[in-house]
Amino acid sequence: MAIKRLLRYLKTYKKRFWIAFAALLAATGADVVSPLIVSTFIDYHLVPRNFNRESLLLFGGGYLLLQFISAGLHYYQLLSFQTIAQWVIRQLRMDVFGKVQHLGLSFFDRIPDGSLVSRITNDTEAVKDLYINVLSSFMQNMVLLIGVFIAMFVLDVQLALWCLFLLPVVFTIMQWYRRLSSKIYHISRQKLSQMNAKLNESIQGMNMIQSLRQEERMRQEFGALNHDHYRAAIKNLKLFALMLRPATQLLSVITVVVVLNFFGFQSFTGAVKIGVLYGFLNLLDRIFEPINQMMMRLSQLQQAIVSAERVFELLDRTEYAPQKQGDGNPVITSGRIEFDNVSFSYDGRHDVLKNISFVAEPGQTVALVGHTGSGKSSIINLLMRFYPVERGTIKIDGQPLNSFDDKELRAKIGLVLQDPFLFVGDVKSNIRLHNKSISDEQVKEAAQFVQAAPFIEKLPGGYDEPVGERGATFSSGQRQLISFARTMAMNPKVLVLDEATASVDTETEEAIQSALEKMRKGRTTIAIAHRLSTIQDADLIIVLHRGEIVERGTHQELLAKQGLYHKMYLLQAYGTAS
Ligand SMILES: Nc1ncnc2c1ncn2[C@@H]1O[C@H](COP(=O)(O)OP(=O)(O)OP(=O)(O)O)[C@@H](O)[C@H]1O
Repeated sequence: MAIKRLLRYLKTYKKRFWIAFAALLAATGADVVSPLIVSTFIDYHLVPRNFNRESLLLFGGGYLLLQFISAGLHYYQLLSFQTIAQWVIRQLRMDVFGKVQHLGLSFFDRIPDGSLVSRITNDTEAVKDLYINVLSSFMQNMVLLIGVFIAMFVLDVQLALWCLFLLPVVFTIMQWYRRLSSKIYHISRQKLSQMNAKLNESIQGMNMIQSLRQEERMRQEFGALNHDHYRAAIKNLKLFALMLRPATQLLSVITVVVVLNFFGFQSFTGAVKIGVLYGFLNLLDRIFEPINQMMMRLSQLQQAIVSAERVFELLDRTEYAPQKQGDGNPVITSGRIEFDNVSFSYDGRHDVLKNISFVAEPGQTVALVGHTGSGKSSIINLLMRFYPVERGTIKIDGQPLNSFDDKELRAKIGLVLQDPFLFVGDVKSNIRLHNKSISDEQVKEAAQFVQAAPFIEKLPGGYDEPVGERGATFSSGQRQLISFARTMAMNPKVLVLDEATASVDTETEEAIQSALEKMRKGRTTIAIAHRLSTIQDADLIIVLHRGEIVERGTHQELLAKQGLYHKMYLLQAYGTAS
């Protein structure tokens, strides 16, 4: 259960928690004793008009001292519970973030970014309320309730027994509310999550949204989600307003009537001390205060539980990125790559790769070509171990892909994507990736090697020029060059390239092409080629069609075959296939 699991997070802070709890008990004790002091004062001093100086001082001073102690203890317990709550949430967020980083790409294919963000931020925030407002408030009020009942028994046993009937009634109302509101909160959280996903989609694709004039449609879709969220909130508000406040109000009225009748009856049969009456009415008031407080917090409790369920659901996901298997620690030394009869499906139903077999000898360049959707990126996804290889084998230097340590694999295989990802920071940190073993000199050498240095040095900040989110202030050609430099700084054994299709000016294009040529030298390269002109010197060209290898050979061999490659080549070179 979510609540049990949430409470388990408190274990680490056990000591502080129990000290805070003890402070809470003591403070509540002081609160409860106060009316007893006043009641005694009324019955034994005020009514019999017995005012001697000592007793006045004793009662007055004692009462004041008690109030001071209570205030100090309340401050301490409040601060402690809030601090513990912040600690727990910090831990929970780190757990969720850490978990998300280890999940495989197959997980991210299915869950929208915005809804993930919503779980890590909004849902953990709602869980925080549980510790800050709900838990401490429930404990405080339960203790107060017990304290008040004890004080009532001290004053009048019979009447206190009468008042006990309140408890089952109150807990039944709470249970009803929880059951009814849980469903509504689930809807509300889900809508919030979808709103975040929509927001994220809108921001990411703002240029396309504006250029395709999709603003109105996006606005409507967001509006519909927003409205559903609002409706869920109103529904819950109605439930809350109907069940909780009026219910306790009614109970309170009934109880006061019962108590006054009781005292009326008592006054016929015997003497009722006026102080006891004062004390009892005061305590009754105090019973409803904690009950009301708990009722008010109930909706927060429910929200926290629903949010916790969503957070734990994420923590329990098992679609991990494929991990190393076996005990050996093979190293990539020459970079021979072998695909043997590999088939693959993303959804377990449709094969997007069928019986793929090829070998890239050390230092060779193998180019993958084919129409869109033919499976080129999927081959790279498997080689990068982003998805598990379930049928067939992929070997590097004769060792199965899954026998390599993640660190070895990532250090020796350099991936350059069509749309390179730049991190927030500066140019230097984007090349070095915070790897301290790469010196400033090496950063510059890498930039010079890929011919990125001339443009970087022209930037106002040079290598320290700031990079904003996704490198939006750099052109696509510049981003490519920086990402090349990053790959070269790693000095990988194997290069995996997804050739850029973005059109850049001729000068940058030349810089990119000659950089790529230099990078490929002495390294095994698997390259997705969209422009056939760039891979004519490849050692092996693999032509894919609907997930199958339909042709293979060098540029000249394939042209001579007059097959699919020949057609594609003519189409690109002369704009006609015949
Ligand atoms: N993450 C994914 N989840 C499910 N199906 C996918 C995923 N990525 C690709 N596919 C499907 O797999 C098939 C092969 O896609 P792939 O991206 O490998 O093609 P490609 O040859 O690289 O295409 P392009 O040249 O357009 O990049 C396509 O039918 C595509 O719809």
